[in-house]
Amino acid sequence: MNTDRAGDPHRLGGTHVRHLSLVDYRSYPAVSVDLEPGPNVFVGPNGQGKTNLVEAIGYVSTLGSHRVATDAPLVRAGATRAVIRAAVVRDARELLVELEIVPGKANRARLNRSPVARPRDVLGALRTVLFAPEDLALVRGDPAERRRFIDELLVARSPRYAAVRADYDRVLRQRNALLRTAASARRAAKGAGDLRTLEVWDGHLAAHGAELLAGRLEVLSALEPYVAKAYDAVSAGKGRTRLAYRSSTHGDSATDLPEPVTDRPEFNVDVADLTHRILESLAASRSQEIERGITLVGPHRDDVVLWLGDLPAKGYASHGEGWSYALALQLGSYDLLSADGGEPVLILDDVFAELDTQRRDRLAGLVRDASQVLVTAAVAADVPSALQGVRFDVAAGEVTRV
Ligand SMILES: Nc1ncnc2c1ncn2[C@@H]1O[C@H](COP(=O)(O)OP(=O)(O)OP(=O)(O)O)[C@@H](O)[C@H]1O
Repeated sequence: MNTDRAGDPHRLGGTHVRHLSLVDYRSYPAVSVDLEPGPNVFVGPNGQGKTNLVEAIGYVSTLGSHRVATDAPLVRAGATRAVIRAAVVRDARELLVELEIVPGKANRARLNRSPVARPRDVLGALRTVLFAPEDLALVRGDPAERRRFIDELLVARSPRYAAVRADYDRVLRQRNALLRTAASARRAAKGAGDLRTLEVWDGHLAAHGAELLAGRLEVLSALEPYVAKAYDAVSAGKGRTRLAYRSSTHGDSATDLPEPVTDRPEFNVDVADLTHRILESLAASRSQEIERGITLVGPHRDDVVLWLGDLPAKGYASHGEGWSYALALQLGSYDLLSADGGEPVLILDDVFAELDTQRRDRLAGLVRDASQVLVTAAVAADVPSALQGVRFDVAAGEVTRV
């Protein structure tokens, strides 16, 4: 991450957001901010709208928020739609991304003022890595948190996986609806209904599921060495991390990852093989699925096991270790995306108050040369001097460059 052309907007592969404007987004009726390459620090008392700004930038990159699962809270109370506009500079070329968020309806998107067919067509225009207190849930929370993390990284690396995920989710919903019908038919003692349609959906679920699974396995094995290196740097050599994938198609055992793809070009996750395995597992759990009216097998039931030494981090890691692990996952993602070509924008939301001085300084040392780092903090003194770049005060809905 350390280069001697920090913040150089013309650095090859470097990305920065040059301008952000919001209309009716969260607490902002309207706001416009010009940003700079290198560190940008947003400072202000609690609840003034610092996180809202960086959350909007994250939304441009993932079409989701790191804080909420639905879009409704993103629209200012009383308004019907929110608009985010971001001018993104990559390799010295500028791209304007515009998003209109209308809860309950399909969002609309434009790239360089031309409407795109689907909002997900803007994925890839801006890549970000965001680290926030919520990330502790990556280590301590439910499997859904880790699935979201790995899927977002997968889509950031290869935007075509947004369509794979959407297809998988659609098939899963349809198959669950069918299983629910079968379950209630069985309860009403009418048999399980016609199961031939279910077999058709098994095929679709296995095909999309295998593609998603293959993508996840590849991205996890590519990520693993970067996370190990980042954990080492953040914790000053106090622990060894390992990532494992726990698949619902493997019974309960966590599957060790293959060697990193980057180091083993011959490594190839075989989609046909994974499809076959999902189909077999679906067949094995069929009667249970019909009884419960829900799909019990597939990537939506999987997990990523984060090992620290010989113990899983979940349930065992200390608070500080959990923080370091969450940070290492995000810094590892940053390094992986950078190694792919095209440094993402790094967002550090409210994290310095949570870290001790040593970890703060180590983190600052690791990221200070990134193309663009956006930092939010309630107290300016919490931000290490290495990251004191351009400073903005955020108060009462105004963002003022100092
Ligand atoms: N949809 C919405 N409509 C109106 N106001 C909202 C909406 N969503 C959030 N807010 C307001 O935005 C403010 C929170 O902003 P934000 O999370 O950016 O604060 P912050 O400056 O990062 O604070 P902290 O330092 O506490 O993290 C709160 O006052 C909240 O009430």
